[in-house]
Amino acid sequence: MLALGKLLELTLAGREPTEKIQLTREGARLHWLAQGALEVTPPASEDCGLDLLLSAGIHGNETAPIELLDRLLQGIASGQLIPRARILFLFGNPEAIRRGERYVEQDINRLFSGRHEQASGFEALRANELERLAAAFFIREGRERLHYDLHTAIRASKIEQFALYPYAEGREHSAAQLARLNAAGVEAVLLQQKVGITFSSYTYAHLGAEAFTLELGKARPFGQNQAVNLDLLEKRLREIIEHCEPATTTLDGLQLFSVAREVIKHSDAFRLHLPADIENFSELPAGYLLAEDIAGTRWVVEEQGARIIFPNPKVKNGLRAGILIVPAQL
Ligand SMILES: O=C(O)CCC(=O)N[C@@H](CCC(=O)O)C(=O)O
Ligand SMILES: [Zn+2]
Repeated sequence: MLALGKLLELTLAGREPTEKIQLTREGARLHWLAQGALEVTPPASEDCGLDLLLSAGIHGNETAPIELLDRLLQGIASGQLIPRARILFLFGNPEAIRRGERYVEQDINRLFSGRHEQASGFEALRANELERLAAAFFIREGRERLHYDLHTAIRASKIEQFALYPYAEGREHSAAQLARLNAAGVEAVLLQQKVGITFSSYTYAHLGAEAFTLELGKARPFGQNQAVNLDLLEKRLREIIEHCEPATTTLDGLQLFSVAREVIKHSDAFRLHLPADIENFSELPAGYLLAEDIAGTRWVVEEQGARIIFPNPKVKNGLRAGILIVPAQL
């Protein structure tokens, strides 16, 4: 296998490769661009016209998706997987990955779409670098642009694998993309209603990519991801990479939700009235007092069929401490 196939090993060791460009026997070019960043270019005659950005490790403790990207890249570097798309592999927060922590100083996934300019520290610099790498990758006109930002969640979930589909004014969510996710084992999609500050929101709203955050199970350390079954997703990604994806249009079984409200923590007085072990997608009855904050602020559930995802009272002030969602249709 080509040495650049070991991007994860290099990233964990904080090392730069001596050779930054290598060619597979089949003529695909692997180019190490920066720490945790590697671009794959198929021979021009094989190129199917897709630019595919695959990122993981935006949160350093979410290891199952990092292992998945490692397998895909090693497959390419060993000639077992023949790329027919341009691919950018990104391991988002190398220092947090090395420490096995969600983040070190700041959550990188709250620093996109310019937010890094109002922040300091290495995670702000890294968010800027990731934006620059993604923008340079998606510079070519007339090609399909697709970004999957792979995550695992802090808590267990009633729906194990789901996607968050960003929002941009004037753009419609794509049924074809939802069908592709359905075939990849994604069980539910949350349609965002406003522009966000996450990595997938940035590539969707600013770079014109179809982009998704994929939540794939519960976060566990490296080597302990047996309970996270990524078989269907991995199969689909291999097919996308090799341009041999079976046609599919069915949305059967795919559950759709939209964001009713983001619960923002404003102060240290914030209190979330949920059990510590509550699962994502738990239903909350109308009238339920979900949270309280400074100056008598109260979050009371008003929506019928409301559910909660990502409840987290420990986030920094000003950030999202949960999302209230409701069933939706395209
Ligand atoms: O489990 C949790 O509470 C958070 C899991 C996670 O990291 N989710 C992403 C979602 C990104 C998005 O909204 O597209 C995040 O919070 O950054
Ligand atoms: Zn995450």
